[in-house]
Amino acid sequence: MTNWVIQTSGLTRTYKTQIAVNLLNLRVPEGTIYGFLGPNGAGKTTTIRMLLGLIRPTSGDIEIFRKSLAQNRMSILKKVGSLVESPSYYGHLSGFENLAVFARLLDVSDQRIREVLEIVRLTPAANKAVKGYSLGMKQRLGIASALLASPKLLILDEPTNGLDPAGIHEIRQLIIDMPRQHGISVLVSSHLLSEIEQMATWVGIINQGKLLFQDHIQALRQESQAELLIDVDRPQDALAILQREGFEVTMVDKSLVLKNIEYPEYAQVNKKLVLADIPVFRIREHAPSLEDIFLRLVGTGGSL
Ligand SMILES: Nc1ncnc2c1ncn2[C@@H]1O[C@H](COP(=O)(O)OP(=O)(O)OP(=O)(O)O)[C@@H](O)[C@H]1O
Repeated sequence: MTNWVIQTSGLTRTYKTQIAVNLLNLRVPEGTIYGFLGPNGAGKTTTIRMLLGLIRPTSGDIEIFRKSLAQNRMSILKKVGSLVESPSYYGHLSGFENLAVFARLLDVSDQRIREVLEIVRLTPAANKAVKGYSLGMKQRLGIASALLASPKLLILDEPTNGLDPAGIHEIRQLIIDMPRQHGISVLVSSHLLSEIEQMATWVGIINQGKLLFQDHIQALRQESQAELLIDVDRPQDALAILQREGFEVTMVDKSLVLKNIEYPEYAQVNKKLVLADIPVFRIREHAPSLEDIFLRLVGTGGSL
């Protein structure tokens, strides 16, 4: 049986007349990196704020670590680390000193500060003033701060927003290491499919407040079957022949496009055309990219 670290049932949040989050049934399995993907305004931040107890759901339930958040708020949130907005720091204090401020509140030792600085690879900059940190370093300090209390679950809202490619790479590596090296499950939101594709093992796609897809990332790839594209001499004749044979075929730019076709049928299609004396120039398979699938799921209105 799967152990869900987050399980929501009918989670809904409305703002006046607008439904920001609509009957969401999130399932985040333990030990995974769950990519929470959706275009701007889809409802990711609103969902995350509800998961962290920062705003109340209009209706629906949230269970974290198999306990009701409404009834066990403090004990649950103690074991959840988060990075929701770009954190603010004391610029004149060092990274270590900034973490020490939080550490005092959380009753966490200096040793733990050193550990989390090591995890986010900030040990060499630990004693430098934060005002001299790059945006990427500040974001890593934010993750260090989220890790201080040794959480079992990390919730990160668009942690790579605004970072340069090197900064994005560093954050991504950090996230990838979380379940394996530190036993921490991660929910990370993004509007970038490429981001999620590179780090998530599970994915939930949200658009206009609704969850459109939720499964293993491999299942997303299998969502859509490959099409077969065939270039022939006399495409009109070839189209008529294949339609007569019962194939689901259309013509696009003089290429024949066959849908819902199984791999063993590829050879049959070729044989039919050759026997009808139609020269076949090229047969190729086109598997839709994750981007194609994503756009199909969210419709043309969703930008990546
Ligand atoms: N405090 C609020 N008052 C009114 N409407 C809000 C409020 N917060 C969010 N919304 C609306 O709810 C919808 C979902 O917003 P949300 O910020 O959750 O989306 P998001 O997926 O996180 O997008 P983004 O990546 O742009 O932050 C949006 O249409 C937004 O305008």
